[in-house]
Formats: sequence, C-alpha cells, structure tokens
Amino acid sequence: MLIAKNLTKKYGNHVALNRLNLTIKEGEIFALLGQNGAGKTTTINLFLGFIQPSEGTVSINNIDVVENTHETKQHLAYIPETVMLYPNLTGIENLEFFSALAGFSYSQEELGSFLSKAGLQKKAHQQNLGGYSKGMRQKVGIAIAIAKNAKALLLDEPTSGLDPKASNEFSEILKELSANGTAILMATHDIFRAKEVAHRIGIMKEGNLVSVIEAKDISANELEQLYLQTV
Ligand SMILES: Nc1ncnc2c1ncn2[C@@H]1O[C@H](COP(=O)(O)OP(=O)(O)OP(=O)(O)O)[C@@H](O)[C@H]1O
Repeated sequence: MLIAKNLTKKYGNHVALNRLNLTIKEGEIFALLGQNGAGKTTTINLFLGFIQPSEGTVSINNIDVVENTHETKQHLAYIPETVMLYPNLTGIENLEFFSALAGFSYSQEELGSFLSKAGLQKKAHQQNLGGYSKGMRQKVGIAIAIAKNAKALLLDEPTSGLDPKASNEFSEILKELSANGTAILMATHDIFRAKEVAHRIGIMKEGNLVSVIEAKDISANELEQLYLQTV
C-alpha cells in the first residue's frame, strides 16, 4: 500500500507538489497523468526516497519512507523510462545481480522463470543486455520486481517509446502483478494506456492532483476530453 498525506515538495518558492493525499491499495493500479512539470516524477521520487518532502508524509506498507528509507526500498521496485542495466551481462545475469542486491539468492531455473513470467522470450535470457530492445529491458525490470516480491511498483513513463504490441504486453504484465496484490503507481503521458491498464486515474496540474477518476466509469475519449479541459 502506498500512502501520501499532505505531501508537499517545494524548491525555493516553487511548489512542485502541493498537499497530495493519495492511497493506493494492494492490487490497485493508479495512473498519474499531467503535462510536463505537473509533479508526476516528483511524486514518484518522494515514494522512492530519492528526495525529501518539504511537508507531509509518505509511506509504503505503513512504513515511513523518510524515517526508514532503506526498509521501504526493500518493498519497492522502480521502473524508469529507461531501465538501467549492465550491457555486458546477460538478462539472467542482470537479474541475478539485482536480486542479490535486494538480498535474494535464486537458482538459474528460478531466475529463468521470473524472466519468462515477465514475458521475456527464453532465447533472450542468455543474450547480453546490450542487444536488447527497450521493451526487453523493461521486462527485465519487471522480472526484478517479481524476484524482489515487491509489494509496490513505481513506474515513470514506462511505455514511452514502446511499440503498440510491446506496450500492450507490458500492460498485461502489470495487470498480472496487480492481480497478485502489488500496488502500482504509474506516471504516463499515454491517456489510452492509462485507461486500459489502471483502476484509477489522477490528473495533475501545477503540483496539484486536481481530478481522480475510476477508469471503469469513463471511456478513453471522455478521459482525453477531461484531460484536455483540466490541464
Ligand atoms: N531539482 C529541482 N529543482 C528545482 N525545480 C525542480 C526540480 N525537480 C523538479 N522541479 C520542478 O518541479 C515541477 C514538477 O516537476 P516533475 O518532474 O515532477 O514534473 P512531471 O510531471 O514529472 O513532468 P514530465 O512529464 O516532464 O516528466 C516542475 O516545475 C519542475 O521544474
């Protein structure tokens, strides 16, 4: 569970995030939409403990991120726009390395099964990351989340630059993770993907979460109209 209470981030006089109140429950996918500079990445970085709040609190599974950054990181997986992995290691070696960093030791069979669950074709497991497409790298990122048994997954524009098929596959994997109880927060510019994958959608403007919609209550076209009227 991800909780922000009155979460605020200021840079000097500039309010990047203003009194955000948000709870994302186990198994829920929440998509954040908003123009450049609206505060989406700031929100994600606060949950990650990369930056400190100016006011308010942020917690993961009821553990305060500021007070226990190290502990909350163990519950988290993070997929940025470009997943940073070692180009000279294979998919399975990268997964082994990042699982070990998180304190997990898995057999080659287990590591392979996580990569397969994340949708990576078997023949790619033993290939160097340097030759992977963006979609394949994202899948290794997902496999790391599975290997860590992450309770929360944070994604910053994960489907930007993915082709429609890769993007669709990625959405399906996110749905599977949510069905297994992972709380997912995803910042995106892709309105249609947000509608397709998320349970709830928030629209941010100038640091404020101005609208929260249940995805099932709105069509993709209505969401686009609402977005354009809001931002
Ligand atoms: N380190 C920083 N110093 C000063 N201002 C910052 C800093 N980081 C972010 N900001 C400001 O905070 C605001 C929110 O930025 P943020 O990156 O969260 O937006 P975003 O919604 O993720 O945008 P994008 O869609 O471009 O990724 C912006 O006005 C940005 O200029």
